[in-house]
Amino acid sequence: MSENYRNFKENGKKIIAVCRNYKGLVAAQGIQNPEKPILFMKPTSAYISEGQDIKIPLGCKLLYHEVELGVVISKRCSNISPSDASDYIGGFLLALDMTAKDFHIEAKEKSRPWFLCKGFDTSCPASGFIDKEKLSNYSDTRLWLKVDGVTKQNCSTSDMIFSVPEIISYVSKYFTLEVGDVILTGTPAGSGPVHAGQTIECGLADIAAMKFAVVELN
Ligand SMILES: O=C([O-])CC(=O)C(=O)O
Ligand SMILES: [Mg+2]
Repeated sequence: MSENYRNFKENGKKIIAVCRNYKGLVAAQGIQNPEKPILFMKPTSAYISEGQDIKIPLGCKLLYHEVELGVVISKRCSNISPSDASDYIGGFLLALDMTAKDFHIEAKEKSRPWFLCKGFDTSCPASGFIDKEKLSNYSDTRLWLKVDGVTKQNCSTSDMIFSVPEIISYVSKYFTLEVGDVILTGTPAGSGPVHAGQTIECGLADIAAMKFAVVELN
């Protein structure tokens, strides 16, 4: 009962994601570091687990992979300080923030919300729960991703602009965080296209790894 957060895919109410949170990514795009975390949300219906496929959403012609470290919230909280944030971390997960890039580009050009391009069914492939004791060095751990065996993303979480405690604190000033909620901490450089028939494999140091096939909708 008290450890409901371990089953975050069933019990969590929201997935809050940070974007442009890696120095290398921001530099590669020639843009300034954001002065505060940039947030968006994915519905929990976006979760899939290993064994399920990533389905290209209706009408999408350009699907992008983004490997990310996720944080699972263990206790309801709001307005907490960065120094208290670790008390509310239940554990971690490895996740993909799948993005319909063509929809994303259009949304940005037309100043429209990101809900569709980031929140469609299967847009959040996620590992199982990772105990926080297993990932005590979460602020300097390797995140990697391969498409059909070719490395596309490979970076340390030490390259984050806003740290995990800073992100939790910032988010909690605007949203009450609940048991099992997940915060995705942004993707490092190297996000790129994937096509139907390809396989995405990703991992978090030697602690977690997962594999997903990309398929057409039907
Ligand atoms: O897709 C994007 O442009 C932003 C994003 O989610 C990230 O940086 O993780
Ligand atoms: Mg992302």
